[in-house]
Amino acid sequence: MNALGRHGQRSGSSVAAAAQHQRQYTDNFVDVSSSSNGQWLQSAGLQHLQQQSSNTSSSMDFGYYNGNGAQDSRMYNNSRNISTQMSVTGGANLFSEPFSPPARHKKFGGVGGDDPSDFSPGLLDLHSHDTELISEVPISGASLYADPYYENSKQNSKKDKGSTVAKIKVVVRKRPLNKKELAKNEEDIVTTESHSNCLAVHETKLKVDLTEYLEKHEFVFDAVLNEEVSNDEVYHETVEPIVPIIFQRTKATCFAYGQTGSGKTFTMKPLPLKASRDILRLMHHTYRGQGFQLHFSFFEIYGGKLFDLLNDRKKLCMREDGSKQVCIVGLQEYRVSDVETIKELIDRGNSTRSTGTTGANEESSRSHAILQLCVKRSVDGSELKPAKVVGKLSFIDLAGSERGADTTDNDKQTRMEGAEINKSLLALKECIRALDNDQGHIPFRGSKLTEVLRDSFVGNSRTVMVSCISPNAGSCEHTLNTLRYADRVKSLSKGNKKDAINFKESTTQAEEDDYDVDTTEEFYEPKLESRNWNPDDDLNALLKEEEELVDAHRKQVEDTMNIVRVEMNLLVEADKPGNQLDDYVAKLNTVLAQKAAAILQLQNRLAHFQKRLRDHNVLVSSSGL
Ligand SMILES: Nc1ncnc2c1ncn2[C@@H]1O[C@H](COP(=O)(O)OP(=O)(O)OP(=O)(O)O)[C@@H](O)[C@H]1O
Repeated sequence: MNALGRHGQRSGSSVAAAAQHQRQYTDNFVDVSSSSNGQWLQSAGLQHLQQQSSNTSSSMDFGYYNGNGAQDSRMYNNSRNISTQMSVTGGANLFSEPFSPPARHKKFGGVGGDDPSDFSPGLLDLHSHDTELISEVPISGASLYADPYYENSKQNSKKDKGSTVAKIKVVVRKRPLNKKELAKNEEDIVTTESHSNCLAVHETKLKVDLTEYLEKHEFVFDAVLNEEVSNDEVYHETVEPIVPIIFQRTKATCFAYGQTGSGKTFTMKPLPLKASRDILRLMHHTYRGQGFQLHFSFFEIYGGKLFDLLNDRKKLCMREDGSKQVCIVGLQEYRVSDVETIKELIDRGNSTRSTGTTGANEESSRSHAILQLCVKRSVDGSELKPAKVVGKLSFIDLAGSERGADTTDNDKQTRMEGAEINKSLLALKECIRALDNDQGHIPFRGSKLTEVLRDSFVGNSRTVMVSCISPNAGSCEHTLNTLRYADRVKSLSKGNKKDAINFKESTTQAEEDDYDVDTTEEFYEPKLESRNWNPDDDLNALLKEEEELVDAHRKQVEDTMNIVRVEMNLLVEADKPGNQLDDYVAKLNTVLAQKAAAILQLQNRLAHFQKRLRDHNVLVSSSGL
């Protein structure tokens, strides 16, 4: 299972409570009080819900917040019946999960002040207009950093930090060696220099004479977090700086990328809660009484289809409205006002995610899960008009990056899943690169994942990618793959615009629908130069390459056999009194070792080639070509 997943299993009672709550919320909390929602319900033949909802008391809000500032510590209880939660509690600091940074957090213990009745029921995000960002609405309280938390924050000490938050930030996190790796005496092959954001992977390679040597691969990223860095520091480095600008009409995306077991779950899981806490803090302090609302949704993309993780895996549809805004029809969105409720929603969503077994992982996430925290605001700062989106923070829990490659023992379905995952990882990377170059065209149609995230890619957006890596020698290849992916995402930020220019030249608005991906290459680079990608062309190139490799292999084997034949005769000659037999044997050993190494290298290349061929076949079958 992936980020946000494995650790969030619910107890039976809490599942029941959640289910009960969900039902109640679905039945009662659909916000149809607004005229526009009412219109939609009428057009959908659901006018009865309008009446039902208008009878709903706002005190039955999904979330709640302490009105008097008193903090009810440790109220969270798995068996709590949420449907009866009409009482109010302090919404913060209720989990065993340590919040970051605890010292600063204390300052705001028991904050509140907003009357619970400020929060009316949640709503279904069914409106295309709902996905549009609110137009500029003056925010009283002036500076986002008027909140002492942000004033004191190391990350946000500068004025108007929003403009200084990088558009794309690539962070690498290395996990420590685990027990299994330590028991096997595996070496830690990754060295880090956090102060200079440098990282090196020391790969063991074989020379032709079979002696080992180390190849050093060096990388520089926006931040390098070593095995000693805590989750609090990860949050501090990644999402925390983005939170304030969500209130400034910004959409941001944070995702972790890496092989199975590299620490994606460990890294991602705490982030939404920490971000929620900070968003709520801003809402209840800096922007108190200004009509801001926080909305929560959680869905997954599996096999190119969308499922609501908070509504019995209901299949969802994605639509575009006239102004090209993405709208996920039927996605249940919950209005929340405390982190405790958000935690319960996360747990509930995680318990419904798709997992399965692959060659790489017994309990593997086969889907991308998308958790969204959406800040909305009524245009006039009141509850009278429907709220519009101010900003959005999306956390994406990507399926492991190796799923597509480790397909050897997998069935057709798993291989198709792998192809879909690779396609979306490539498309995600291309969108991020295009974004970073302010390209007019963002290739969001490359996959369902990027289509869904389209509105997070346009306009004022921020992206944080956390590349998770394992330090052990056995993971070297995957670690290098992850770092190269991260490097490709970041490369254009360092001024290397060449690829982007080529890409722009090859793709025009009219070509949007022709965006092709070629997942046959190791890092699944797109075939940018060829609009009319033909799988047969690639197959022919691959087959030619295979033929050359097989020929080279055959030649090496024949050469070796000849040498052995000749040397055997010499040996027979040498094996006579007075001759230097040892010299002959040593010479022969050297020659044979060289030949063996050459054959080994060819075999490795053949194996690698076969992997590419498999990926190609999977891609072709999944693309229906
Ligand atoms: N930085 C870290 N410090 C300590 N332990 C870690 C760290 N990162 C990961 N771990 C541990 O390593 C194990 C694997 O991590 P995790 O489950 O997060 O990997 P993953 O990348 O999400 O894997 P999958 O894709 O299979 O879900 C877990 O037991 C986790 O607690």
